[in-house]
Amino acid sequence: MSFFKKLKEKITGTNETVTEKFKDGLSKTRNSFTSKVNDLVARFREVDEDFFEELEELLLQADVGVETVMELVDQLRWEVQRKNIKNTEGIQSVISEKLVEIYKDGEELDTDLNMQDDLTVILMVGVNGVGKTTTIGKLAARLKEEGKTVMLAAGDTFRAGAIDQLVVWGERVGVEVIRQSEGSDPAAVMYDAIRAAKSRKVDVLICDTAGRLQNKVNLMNELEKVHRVIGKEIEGAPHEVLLALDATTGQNALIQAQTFKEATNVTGIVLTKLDGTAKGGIVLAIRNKLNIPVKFVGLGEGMDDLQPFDPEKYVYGLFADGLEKEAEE
Ligand SMILES: Nc1nc2c(ncn2[C@@H]2O[C@H](COP(=O)(O)OP(=O)(O)OP(=O)(O)O)[C@@H](O)[C@H]2O)c(=O)[nH]1
Repeated sequence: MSFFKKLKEKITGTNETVTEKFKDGLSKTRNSFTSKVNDLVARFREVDEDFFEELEELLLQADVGVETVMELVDQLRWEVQRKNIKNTEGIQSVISEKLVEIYKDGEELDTDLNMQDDLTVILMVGVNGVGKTTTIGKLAARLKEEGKTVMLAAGDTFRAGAIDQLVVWGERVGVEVIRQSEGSDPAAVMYDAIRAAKSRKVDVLICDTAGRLQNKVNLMNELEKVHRVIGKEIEGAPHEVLLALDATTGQNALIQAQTFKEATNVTGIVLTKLDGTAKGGIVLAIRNKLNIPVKFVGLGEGMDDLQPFDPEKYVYGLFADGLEKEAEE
């Protein structure tokens, strides 16, 4: 059975709304990358070295990243040889299988949030404008919907308007926001917030942080201080440090990730605005280069457009048209 058929079977019966969100959210990448792959397949007919070279180029354009592309195409070469595949018909299914495999390859990455029995503290980090505040709002809404009580800490006391923006989200979602005035010490906000979260017995506290990245030493010092204050109040906290990255910034997102990884113990990535890019291959580059799980992806601006990352639904989103066609046959 082809991988397309297996994937279709696997996805059928899971939450259809979520599957559709991946499909819609990845339409830009699908229309660009996948349609070019289809053209390539139509043009070549035979799988040969020129075909692989052009495929490599397309994967690079989709921001999959050089090393990942090399690995992927090598595996494809091997698979084509092993299965004695001569013509390009059906090759999309093999490509999609390798994409899932390459994501899942190596150390298994836990995409679930590290939830505690009592208070779970999530620290949200990332540079300005990547969609950090929006992500906090969406995540709060999601957790609340799961029946958890949530509180937010307005730890970005540096950027004008950041506190108000978080307060607006708090009102929209219906969760309390702990804040101090602009310019106050973020560590003091965290201290207050933890005290409040403990006394109100909330399940999850999500802490915003400043997103300035003017130099690594400052960033490191600030995050270290916030970390220390939180850890002193609750052993083992923060339980998650989620880094928000903007998918539309491509390879630049990888550079940001590297800097944050050196500054703090990032436990997961939230890749925002995946719907806004034709280069959705960045997910694979992140996986391979950083070895940090992509825990959530932003697939639109709506409250319910933040979804846990699922490699199978992602690949379905990339190849939906061809896959549906094959599944019908
Ligand atoms: N299409 C789309 N837009 C998004 C997504 N996530 C965030 N945005 C938009 O990106 C813009 C910036 O988001 P903000 O949350 O304000 O950015 P920010 O990172 O909080 O900025 P700072 O508070 O300075 O860190 C907003 O217009 C959001 O609606 C997404 O997944 N898809």
